[in-house]
Parts: sequence; C-alpha cells; structure tokens
Amino acid sequence: MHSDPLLRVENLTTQFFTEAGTVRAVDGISFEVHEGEIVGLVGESGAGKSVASMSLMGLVESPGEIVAGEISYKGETIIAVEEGPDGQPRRRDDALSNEELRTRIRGNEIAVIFQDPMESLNPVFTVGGQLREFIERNRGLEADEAREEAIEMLREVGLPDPEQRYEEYPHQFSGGMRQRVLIAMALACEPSLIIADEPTTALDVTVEGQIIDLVDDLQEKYGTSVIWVTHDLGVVAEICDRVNVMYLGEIVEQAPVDELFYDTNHPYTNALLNSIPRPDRTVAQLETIEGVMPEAIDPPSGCRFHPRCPDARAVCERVHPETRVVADADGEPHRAACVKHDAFDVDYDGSPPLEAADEGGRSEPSETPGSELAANPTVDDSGGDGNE
Ligand SMILES: Nc1ncnc2c1ncn2[C@@H]1O[C@H](COP(=O)(O)OP(=O)(O)OP(=O)(O)O)[C@@H](O)[C@H]1O
Ligand code: NI
Repeated sequence: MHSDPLLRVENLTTQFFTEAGTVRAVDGISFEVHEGEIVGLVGESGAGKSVASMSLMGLVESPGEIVAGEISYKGETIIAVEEGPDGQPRRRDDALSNEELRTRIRGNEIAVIFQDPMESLNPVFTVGGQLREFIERNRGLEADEAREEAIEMLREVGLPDPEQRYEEYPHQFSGGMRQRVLIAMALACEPSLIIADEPTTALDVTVEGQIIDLVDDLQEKYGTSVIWVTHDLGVVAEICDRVNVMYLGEIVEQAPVDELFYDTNHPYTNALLNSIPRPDRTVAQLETIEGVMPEAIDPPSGCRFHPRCPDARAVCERVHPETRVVADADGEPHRAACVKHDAFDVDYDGSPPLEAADEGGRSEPSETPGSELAANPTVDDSGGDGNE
C-alpha cells in the first residue's frame, strides 16, 4: 500500500434537496482504492452506498448534488467541489466537466455493474448485439471484430455456447447468466476500476457464489480494482481486501478485511457481524440489528448510531465522532468513528450509560437476545424495512 492509490475519495458529500428537507445521503466520506484491490462498501439499506457509488462516476441526478469533496483517479482530479462566492457549491476549475467524465472516465476507466441486469439490458435486442454495439462504440472496433470480441467476452465470463447465446434475448437468460453478461460488458472496455453495486443480491446463494468466484478470478487475471457494494458482511469476508462500513451516510469503520473481523472496533460493525447467519446457530438465535436506521434527512445528534448502540453513553449523544485511527493493522491504519476508543479524548469511561441497564450494568448482547438494541425507546421502528 505504498503506491499512490488508483482512486482517492476525500470528504465526499452528496445531498438531495427534497420538499421534506435536505437528505444527507453521503456525508463526508473518505477512502482509497489501490490498484488490484477489492474494496467493500457495506451497510444497511439506506446507508448511502449507492449514492456514493453514483457520485464517484458523476452520475448523481437532480435533486441530488455533490456539495463537497474531491475525487482523484490515477492522480488526476476528476471531481472536486468548492464553495463559490455566493456560498453555493460549485465545480472547481481543475475538475473534469460532465462531458469529460462521460467520454473519458465512465465505461472506459470506471465501469459499473448494477443489481438488476434487466435495467441495463434492452429486452428487444439480442444480448450479443448489445454487447457488440457497446464494444464498437467504446473501443472503436469494426462490427465483425466487435462481434468476435463480444463472443470472446461471453466465453470469458463462463457462458456456455457463447456463439449460440450471442443470438438470444435477455429474457432467455437466467438471472445469473444476465449478471454474467453485465460483467462481460463492464470488462469489455478494460476498465481499471469496476463498481459492483449489490450485483448478487437478487441471485440465489449458489449462483451468488459462482458470480463472486467469477469476479474474483477475473479481477486476478486483469488486475482490475473493484468496489463491491453490499449489505452482506459474509460476502465481504469472501471477496474483499479492505472494507468501509457505512452508517447513515458516514464511514464508521475502515480496515483491512481480516482486521475488521478479528479486531472489530465499531459497535455497528459488531452488530452487523452478529447478524450474519452462521451454520452453528439457528435462525432464532440470530441477532439482527434492532430498530430501523433513522432517516438521513434528520440524523440523530452526536454519534448517529447511538440510539441503537449497546455501548452508548451520554457523551455519544453530544459528540459526533469523525473516523480516527484506533489501531494499527500491520502498518495500515484501522479507523473507527466511536468515542469509546482512546484516540477520542472525551472521557467516555466517565460518562454515564445512556439508559440504566437492567440489573445494573450492560449485558452482553447474547444474554438478552433481541432486546439490547431495541431497549432504547427513541428508536423509531414505524417505517422502512427494519429486518436487515
Ligand atoms: N433520488 C433521491 N431523492 C431523495 N433521496 C434519495 C434519492 N436517492 C437516494 N436517496 C436517499 O439517500 C439515502 C442513501 O440511499 P442509497 O440508495 O445510497 O442507500 P444504499 O446504502 O445504497 O441502500 P440499499 O442497500 O437499499 O441499496 C437514503 O436515505 C435514500 O432515501
Ligand atoms: Ni444501494
């Protein structure tokens, strides 16, 4: 990790200006992706993973806007927003224009794979035709050359009978096969970075495993870097080198993957880990995270996780922690945004627990299944899907 990163994201802040108020979807996140790395972006639904991904490619649509931050790719500033004289955010002079982002970066340098392939494939054209056209357009190849290349890519992503499959329509493909086609499309322009936004969420577990293996193999073969967006820490463990855990628009923990699992430093990550199904536990024993993630429109004061946090103390209501280095992971920083760590000098230990815990002292989560995160009456579980 001594080389310059392929992608550097600094203080990325993306908001949606809605009638109900300003949605702070991505609220000042910073992370890096190095060459040949698979970096995870993980968190519950609504954490801001997709908005962050779209922001990286300059694809946020109105009423959304990147209001602050800087993104550099291969050492070049591609997106940068500063405060203008009128106090409004504006594009910095050295950043790329939308046109430059579209022609130079998207597809060629950074490609994206979405959860639902049907959104990216046109049902009225053959799969091969779409892939060929994409290759023609983006690589300037002649039609028959592009056809050869398309078939080669279909073979590369593990589609049986690629010549025959080339002539078929998207509805003739299974979900997993369609996802393979999208991977072929993403790889066709030989990008240096692929953003995969929950590409396996809609697939059954076996097919999901196959797609993960495929991306892993291709990543190794081509040296492509990948940002893998998921709500599933199990998938992260399988495929990622480094991980960013997001909660309500912020990165709350950031570490190499083994470190994250063996030396977990944020209570939210811990809660996510405890909610992973394990073969040695029955469903009834699963500890899902209680309560619904609050709205990004009006996040809780202090630490945004405090209303659901088993470790919350009074200080957590007041102090909004940024991510700080809390441990060393073989020379790499392990960051967390939780004031219980010494790196935050706010007298967490001297601060009273937020609610008087039953029978004096806060119990380990496993001793009071299901209640530890639900205990706080301020948790609003009236909307959204709180099951994740
Ligand atoms: N077009 C939009 N207008 C208003 N708010 C939006 C819009 N798109 C996203 N948001 C809000 O931004 C926040 C982050 O959403 P995002 O889709 O990035 O979450 P996510 O982590 O990708 O969740 P999921 O796992 O469900 O895909 C949410 O509060 C969401 O409601
Ligand atoms: Ni998403």
